[in-house]
Amino acid sequence: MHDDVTHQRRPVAEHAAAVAALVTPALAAARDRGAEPAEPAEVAALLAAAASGAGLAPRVLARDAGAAVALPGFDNSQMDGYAVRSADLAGAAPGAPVTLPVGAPVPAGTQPPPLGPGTAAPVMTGAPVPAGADAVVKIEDADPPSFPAPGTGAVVRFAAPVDAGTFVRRLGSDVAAGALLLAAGTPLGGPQLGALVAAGVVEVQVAAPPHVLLVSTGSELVPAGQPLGPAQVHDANGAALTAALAQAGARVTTRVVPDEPDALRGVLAGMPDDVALVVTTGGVSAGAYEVVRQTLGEGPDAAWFGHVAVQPGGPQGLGTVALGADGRRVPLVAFPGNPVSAFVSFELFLRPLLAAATGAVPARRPAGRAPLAEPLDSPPALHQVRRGALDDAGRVRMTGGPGSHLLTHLAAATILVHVPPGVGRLERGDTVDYWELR
Ligand SMILES: Nc1nc2c(c(=O)[nH]1)N[C@H]1C(S)=C(S)[C@@H](COP(=O)(O)OP(=O)(O)OC[C@H]3O[C@@H](n4cnc5c(N)ncnc54)[C@H](O)[C@@H]3O)O[C@H]1N2
Ligand code: MOO
Repeated sequence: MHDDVTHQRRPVAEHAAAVAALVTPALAAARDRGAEPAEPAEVAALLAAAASGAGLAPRVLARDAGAAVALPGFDNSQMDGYAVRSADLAGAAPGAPVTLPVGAPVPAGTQPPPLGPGTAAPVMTGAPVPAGADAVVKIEDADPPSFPAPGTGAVVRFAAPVDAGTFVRRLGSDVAAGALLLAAGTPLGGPQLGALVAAGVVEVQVAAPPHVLLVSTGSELVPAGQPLGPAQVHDANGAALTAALAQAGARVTTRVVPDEPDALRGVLAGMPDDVALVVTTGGVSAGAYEVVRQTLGEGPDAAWFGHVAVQPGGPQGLGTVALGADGRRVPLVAFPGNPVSAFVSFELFLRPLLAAATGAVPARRPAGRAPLAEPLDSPPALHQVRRGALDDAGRVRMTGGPGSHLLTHLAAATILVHVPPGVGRLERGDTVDYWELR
């Protein structure tokens, strides 16, 4: 067994890099292998699911998407004003305005007739610029500076020349028909879906979400909703990490196994071959019934089990496990069982990698810095992650103590507060770094 529990604790950055080195290529390989195939997604269906309150599923494009139609689809006006031929206004000056008869107005959504020479046609923002016109003078710069009633035979005066192209949004100036609209790898958020709809794209190829096996270990665990016997606890980690993984763009299969190596082996052997990553909670520390460590920390392909210099989340495991009938090896990220430890471990080590692979937003938790509303103590050798919230004055307040069993205090938190190694105590007013959780 590779075991450095009794030796030095691995720095957080070093462990994060080790997890990234294992997990990121495996997620990419799963995609290349076709375990996460490109699958068609209707833009309208993505939007309908989001509108129904289900949220916008994190999806990245698996293939380039081209524009079905040009954007803009026709030359159109950037301003409410007069479409003119710039040549007609060439001699206009403040003391010698050019006077033109007003033609038929062009509302948005109508196709105007060509503009006759020596005419100015009222044109609204977004409406087609008539053929023959090559510029728009905004209404404020015309005399009079408001549109006449249609068909009244009015005239309009211009006291300045206008350059050809002024306030004309050219056909294809955003994207040409058939040109690359969004490149493979682009996460689909609001602006991207807007661009797809605008460019007439009905269906895109997206990467299927990575399939993650989440195993909660512990003979004391009872699945959600079932009655508790003596000394039993509900599987909180299964719930918290299923939600967290799903928000990070993964598809999740959950299992609860007792502290029996054969039970864990049976679950792993029964998995389909599209699983890209195994996450476990519990069974990694120094006790007598550490099923993850005992099962996966032995032999030639043993995973690393040790301590990271972080609290909570100290005991960690990392390696590969054999899955399914063919024994294909996939990354194993083993988190400690305490619910706050498991969640903080996920935030530190896994969420950034998954979000980068799936396009989940935010790719990184937004970070901030604020003064403490209260003093706090921290183990100087460790990076401590406390749970808190900002008060009305923008100061950081803890939502509970440092104990890694305090799940309701985590549930009340809106920020994770970082106290770096080397710091034993911070006073009220000292500033701390935090990550926003929501
Ligand atoms: N002698 C030592 N004991 C412990 C050490 C140590 O270094 N030496 N480390 C402590 C720390 S820190 C942590 S964190 C835990 C990690 O232990 P395990 O990963 O082996 O987790 P378990 O022992 O299986 O469980 C710990 C705790 O969490 C509860 N739990 C586990 N899974 C779930 C779940 N899915 N839902 C809800 N609650 C869960 C479990 O009942 C225990 O209370 O070890 C310390 N001990
Ligand atoms: O590392 Mo444990 O995660 O402190 O409770």
